[in-house]
Amino acid sequence: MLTLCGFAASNYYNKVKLALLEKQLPFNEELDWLGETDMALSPLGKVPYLRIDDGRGLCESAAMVEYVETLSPSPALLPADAFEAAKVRELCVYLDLHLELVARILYPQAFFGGQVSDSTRERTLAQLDKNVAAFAKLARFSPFVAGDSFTLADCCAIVHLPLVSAASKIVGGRDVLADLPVREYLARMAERPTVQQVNADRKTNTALMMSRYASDKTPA
Ligand SMILES: N[C@@H](CCC(=O)N[C@@H](CS)C(=O)NCC(=O)O)C(=O)O
Repeated sequence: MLTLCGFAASNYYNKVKLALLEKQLPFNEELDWLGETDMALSPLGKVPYLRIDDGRGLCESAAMVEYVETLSPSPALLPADAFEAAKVRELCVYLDLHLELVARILYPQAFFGGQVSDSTRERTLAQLDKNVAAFAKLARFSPFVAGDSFTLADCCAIVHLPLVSAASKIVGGRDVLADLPVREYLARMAERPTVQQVNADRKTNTALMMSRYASDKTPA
């Protein structure tokens, strides 16, 4: 049995959880906060990671969802055609690397009470504008992000796009995704039971994370 390790407030955790739920594979969840992770399985201390069996494990969400995809043929989260599958992977890289990882620079101020400098804010928003314009040339939203079927790219888009929107809005005063049909897309995706489960668990875990964070900051 697979065990998904990490915490459900994490977008990367939820990317993998969504793939597991969509594939209808049985799995356990192990709550590991940052600083409590198994460094043998995730040497950078990041979440999520998968505990497989015999002490084996796997980190990096992109490798994890590829592994999950190989475990069961149906429903396929990658097209059978090699080129179309590569196009889905291309979108995943855009979402993980060119949107989420750039927006992440704004998270300390957007979500955790920190501050980013004016120059960092402006540089990050400019990079996001450039990357969103490029992403817009690849994304379909018709009705799924890569086209007519649910794929691994939706597992990335559903968990990352809300954070990119929120971070740019909170820190920069404008949603860098406002010109794309992201709200309609996310509303459509939220009709799926798997997405509803991920979102419900995310809300519960985020509340728990915030209460831990608040009590950590309370002077003794
Ligand atoms: N490239 C990693 C990114 C995972 C990631 O950044 N996870 C965050 C939580 S959402 C984390 O572990 N942050 C702590 C850290 O970077 O040390 C993946 O795709 O799994």
